[in-house]
Amino acid sequence: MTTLLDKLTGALVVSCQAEPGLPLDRPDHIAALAASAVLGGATAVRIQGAPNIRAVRAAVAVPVIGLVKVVRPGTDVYITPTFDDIDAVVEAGAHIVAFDATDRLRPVDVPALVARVRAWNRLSMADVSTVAEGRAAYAAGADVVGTTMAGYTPTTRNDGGPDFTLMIELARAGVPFVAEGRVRTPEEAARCLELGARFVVVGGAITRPDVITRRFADHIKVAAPRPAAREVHQ
Ligand SMILES: CC(=O)N[C@H](C=O)[C@@H](O)[C@H](O)[C@H](O)COP(=O)(O)O
Repeated sequence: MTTLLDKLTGALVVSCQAEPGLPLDRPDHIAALAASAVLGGATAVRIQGAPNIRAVRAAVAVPVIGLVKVVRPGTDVYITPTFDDIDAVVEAGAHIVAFDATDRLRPVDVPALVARVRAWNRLSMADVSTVAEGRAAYAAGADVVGTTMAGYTPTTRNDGGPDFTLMIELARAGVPFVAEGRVRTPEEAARCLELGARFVVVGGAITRPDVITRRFADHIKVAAPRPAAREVHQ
């Protein structure tokens, strides 16, 4: 298992996910996204949902970080929150199981989730939003800690880019971490590794064409010629 983490050192991992109801939200489309990412140099992929994990395992040979997103009453924790969710991710074929390890009201505590993943002989990735959560997850035995949840909890800030401050704090605390969340450019991905990330996970900037298109559409609106200017050239 250590060799899997060694293999991922310095790697680009691509998160291939589609919001429910979007055109790409089908296992065959997610598998095609994953295969494209691998062609482009992804060392591993991060995949949401058991049917998608199965389709991706059948399509590519790289390691899969698996998770399920489930909204349950009484908790804001939605990434692989329970034992059943962990079991479903493992049974679908994930090599690494990602789960929310934020300090919020949760159905199952983080040490118990870590132990469940370990009992399956898989690696755990604890998605956190603060350095305190990172320390706690690492102390509980998580194999890696991801900055995934930074900016998505009430107490953390989302300024549209990666949370470099959290990465610096995790590195200083000696917590092995993975950079994930709002990495928009190759330069930002390289910066994450310079700050000590073991590997970097990029999602939307590569695999969400609707979001990428929106960035272009919004940006060029500013530069688009106004009707009067067009009439002059007609
Ligand atoms: C907060 C949360 O639920 N993050 C999810 C975790 O799996 C995904 O929706 C993100 O796309 C993923 O973390 C990659 O991030 P980005 O797409 O920003 O590169």
